[in-house]
Amino acid sequence: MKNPVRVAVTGAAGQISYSLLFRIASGDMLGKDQPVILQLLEITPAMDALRGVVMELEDCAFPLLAGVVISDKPEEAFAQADYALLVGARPRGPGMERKDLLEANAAIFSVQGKALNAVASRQVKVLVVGNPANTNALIAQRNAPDLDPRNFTAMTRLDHNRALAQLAGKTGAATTDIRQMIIWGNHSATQYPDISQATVKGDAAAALVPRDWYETDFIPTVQQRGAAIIKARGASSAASAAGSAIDHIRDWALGTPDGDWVSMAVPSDGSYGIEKGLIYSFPVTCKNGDYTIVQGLDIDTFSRERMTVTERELQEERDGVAHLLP
Ligand SMILES: NC(=O)c1ccc[n+]([C@@H]2O[C@H](COP(=O)([O-])OP(=O)(O)OC[C@H]3O[C@@H](n4cnc5c(N)ncnc54)[C@H](O)[C@@H]3O)[C@@H](O)[C@H]2O)c1
Ligand SMILES: O=C(O)C[C@H](O)C(=O)O
Repeated sequence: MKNPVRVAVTGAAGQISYSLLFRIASGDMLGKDQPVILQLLEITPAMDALRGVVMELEDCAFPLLAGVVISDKPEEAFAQADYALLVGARPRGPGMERKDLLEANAAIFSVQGKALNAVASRQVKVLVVGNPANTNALIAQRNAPDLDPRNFTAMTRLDHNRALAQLAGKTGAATTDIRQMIIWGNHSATQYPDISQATVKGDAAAALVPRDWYETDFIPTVQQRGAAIIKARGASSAASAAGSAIDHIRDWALGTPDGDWVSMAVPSDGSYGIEKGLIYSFPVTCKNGDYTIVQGLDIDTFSRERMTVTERELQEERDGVAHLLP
């Protein structure tokens, strides 16, 4: 049996965590041979609710669950953490844009970045789910100067999976028939879901669907899917967000399949002309616990315009939280 790894999760009594924690503990994220210790962070008023979640975790008798720690102090929850899933933040309600959350949530990620810097494993892999996820990841990263800045990522896998589902529905294919989908940029309504490289059963996706559907239906549907779920459910996506967080960490830790890639928001290294340092979603392959931005893709004018719009939004968000970026 492998040694247990430490997985810290914030917002552990919230909606997303109510799905996420049970899937981590069952081995869906790190493999069926990898024991885990869950280190759960909540705000003080939610600690009773969190105790109830822990009772349910115990009652599942998961063979891989090697321990559970709960705390309302980031320095305790992040101690020696190998993975940190930063979920805890206020979700948006009906009619709100993600940028409305910037002020409300940014301070949380400054505090948590400092705590990770102080006590987490030096190799900790960080996934930010709490919105606005890309800019929150930037805030956490910049407040953790002793950790590898490349290990701070944000979640656009949900958008990637949404794009797979929409294209599969339109073409009558299975999501597993589709390769090389891309989400560029911000996890927001400016994101650019790009099918120009995608294939369905080996055929170019762009040739299988009408251009008009792609531009006026597919792109806005994927961009607005979070809002559509909030309108329908009265609460933001939870089980699907948890599923995508599992997918993001699993592929980062265990690797992407040959011949395919996934979308992750990672610190830009200047690839495709995107400003260095922004946490921007790119197509990436993963191997040996590391990711590599896919290089050499052709970018046409249509794509470039959309990649720039979402880059500008990230620059504006970053400038809006300059006081939290040491
Ligand atoms: N990136 C994505 O694709 C994606 C998808 C869905 C939701 N989200 C975002 O994820 C976040 C969580 O969503 P949810 O539905 O679970 O919300 P929720 O309100 O059900 O749960 C959030 C939890 O975080 C806790 N929390 C707040 N501040 C905290 C802090 N400083 N430290 C620790 N915990 C704290 C709250 O007490 C609450 O229990 C929201 O910001 C939401 O917008 C992101
Ligand atoms: O859209 C939201 O605010 C929630 C989440 O980010 C989503 O995409 O479902």
